[in-house]
Amino acid sequence: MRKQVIAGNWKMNKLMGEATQFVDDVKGQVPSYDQVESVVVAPFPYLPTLVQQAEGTDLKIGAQNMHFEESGAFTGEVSPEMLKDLGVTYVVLGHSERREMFAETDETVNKKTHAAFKHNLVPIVCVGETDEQRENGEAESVVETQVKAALKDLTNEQVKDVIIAYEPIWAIGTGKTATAEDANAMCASIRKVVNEFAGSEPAEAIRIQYGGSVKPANVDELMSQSDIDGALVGGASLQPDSFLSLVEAGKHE
Ligand SMILES: O=C(CO)COP(=O)(O)O
Repeated sequence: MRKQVIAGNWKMNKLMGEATQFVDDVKGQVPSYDQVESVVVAPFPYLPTLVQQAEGTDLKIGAQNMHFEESGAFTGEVSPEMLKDLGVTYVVLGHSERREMFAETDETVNKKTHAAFKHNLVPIVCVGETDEQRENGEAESVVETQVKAALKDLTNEQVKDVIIAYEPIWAIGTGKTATAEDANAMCASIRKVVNEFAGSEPAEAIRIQYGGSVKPANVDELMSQSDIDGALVGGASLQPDSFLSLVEAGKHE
């Protein structure tokens, strides 16, 4: 049985005091890590402090992006080694906002996924189609291309440890959630792609999250679907109470 991963992607929100207050409020209350992986994905400047605050608790800390090189002349970038050195556990890669606004490509996402494994970071790789692509009946093929590109040249053992976040772009921050059935169908289709690509063992093991307007009111139904193994949540992860009810829902199977 796959353990669910509930990750709150704060995006570019909160000041330092609000971030530390949040972690203080939730760190003792999240379910045990054996039941569900609870992750706060915070802006870079807060990572060292939040990692220290969460140390020894069931709450893990993730980053929202990184570069694929280890060091060098890449002004403004943060390396995988730096994240690992801070004690960061997860890293979100290829979020649609980075693909749209910051020139992230399938190729850089693949390089970053390899770099994550090299430094023992758990990659959360985001994929998802636009409204227009869905209307044109291209959603599955677009997502298939993104998944195959992201996983290119990974070993089957590594594929098992990837987390894929299926986030239809039209559902992000819009209040429009995919129906639980549609979200599950795409997650099942992603699992099929992984099966063809890497075989049945990795396909059974890989965790596939849904993201896009997940909130306490819809999380139970989404998390009870057979092929959805967690959630990547933006807006509804910003308040402690809401975050805690989301991670509680991850305990369901
Ligand atoms: O992009 C998302 C998480 O990465 C989803 O954001 P919302 O939950 O705010 O729709």
